[in-house]
Amino acid sequence: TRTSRPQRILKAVQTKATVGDPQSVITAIDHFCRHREWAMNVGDEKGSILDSVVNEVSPVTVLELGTYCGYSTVRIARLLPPGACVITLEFNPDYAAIARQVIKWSGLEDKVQLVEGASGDWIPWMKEHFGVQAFDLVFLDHWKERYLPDTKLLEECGLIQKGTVLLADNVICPGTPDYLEYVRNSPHYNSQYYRSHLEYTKAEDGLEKSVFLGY
Ligand SMILES: O=C(NCCCCCn1ccc2cnccc21)c1cc(-c2ccc(F)cc2)cc(O)c1O
Ligand SMILES: [Mg+2]
Repeated sequence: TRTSRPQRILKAVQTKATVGDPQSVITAIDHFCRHREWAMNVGDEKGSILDSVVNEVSPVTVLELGTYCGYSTVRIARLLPPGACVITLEFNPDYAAIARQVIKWSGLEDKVQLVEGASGDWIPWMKEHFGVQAFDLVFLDHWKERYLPDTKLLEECGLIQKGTVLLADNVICPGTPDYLEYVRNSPHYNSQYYRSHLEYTKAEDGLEKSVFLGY
């Protein structure tokens, strides 16, 4: 049967990128998705904003919700110092299988923990299972209607502490209106919008960065 889009993305990485060179993996995926087939990676434009936030936060522990093919996982992990890691959660086992291979091709598997499952099921276990105290950075890029409930769940589980940065993709397209309303109106968050475009298109989209101020 026909290959899947994630399988075609992996093939582009394996034919165009150099093993152990994360930037070449990023470039190969962006080229394929801009010139061959659109795919829901954060992309190069919003990816540069993601890079700047990772560099600014210098996180030791990152949570990524929504791995897809591992594009943003590689963007984040390539900027992490030794000892820092990103835990990335993917619901779809086929996406997860592709992402593992993309992450391995980039040579960053030692900085990444890929977990398969749903955010609502896994977040309550993060402390116990991974020995995480709190996350320094959370990148939200999964089901858009889960951004708000999962943020509240992370708060309840003590995984968000003073200074934790939430960075949310797609706050305009497809859009996360309830999440935006919450972080922009809560006295416990300092929020700012980074205007950009939907990956590989001219449509408006952007990232919302929200810093938790403590209780
Ligand atoms: O839907 C998007 N992403 C989510 C994919 C599914 C995540 C599933 N999942 C992963 C971890 C996880 C944990 N718990 C529960 C569920 C979980 C998405 C869509 C668009 C998009 C699409 C069409 C269009 F016309 C315009 C824009 C662009 C993006 O950048 C996106 O990110
Ligand atoms: Mg996205």
